[in-house]
Amino acid sequence: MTVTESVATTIRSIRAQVAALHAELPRNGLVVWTAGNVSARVPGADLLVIKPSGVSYDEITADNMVVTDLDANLVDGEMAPSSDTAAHAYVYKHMPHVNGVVHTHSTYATAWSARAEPIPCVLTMIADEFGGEIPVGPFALIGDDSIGQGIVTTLSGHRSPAVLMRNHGVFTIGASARAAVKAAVMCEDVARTVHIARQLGTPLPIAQNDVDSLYARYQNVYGQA
Ligand SMILES: O=C(CO)[C@@H](O)[C@H](O)COP(=O)(O)O
Repeated sequence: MTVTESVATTIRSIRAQVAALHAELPRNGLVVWTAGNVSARVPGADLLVIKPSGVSYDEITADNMVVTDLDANLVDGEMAPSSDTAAHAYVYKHMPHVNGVVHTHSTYATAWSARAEPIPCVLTMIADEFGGEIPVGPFALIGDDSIGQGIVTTLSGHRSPAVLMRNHGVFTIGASARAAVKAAVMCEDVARTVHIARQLGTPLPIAQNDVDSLYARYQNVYGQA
């Protein structure tokens, strides 16, 4: 596939961004070994940039990032793309507002996925970032677009940028790859906190109108908006 010089320049920038974001996964305790990946959509092109499969995070560079089309076909790169490329590609193809996808097996959130139990909205931080419970998606084997179908089915029309894929782990989406990484970090944090709360007693739900208020504030006012 030939791309315009403008798209080629964009790809170079996204390669660097996605490579740098992979360092956030071990830094935030979200992965062991190579068990996680980050991708970003290439704006203006039906392409994505994703990590090469099985490469250690300390060996990931902008140059060894892999470019594929939205059918997960290799377009540019010396190495095989992530095992989850088809899932990421399916999300980009069917959710046009999504520009970043992350997958981890972070411990506490993955423990919730093993039980196929949504993380209830019992913390203001869950209301802020997820707008309600963090849902569970269906079990799906790795390698084709089955996981992607499960992500899109579960998250379409849902506030949450995270889904707990049953018996597997976390997938998050975002308006940017950085936003998807943030959702993965916060998903693991709240999964751990609610797990601990459950060990001490019964967590109390937050009223829906308060969830709505918290979500609206955080999404529209928080920080240097
Ligand atoms: O769940 C799996 C494998 O079962 C994958 O998500 C890997 O853990 C990450 O694969 P690569 O991105 O390194 O191919």
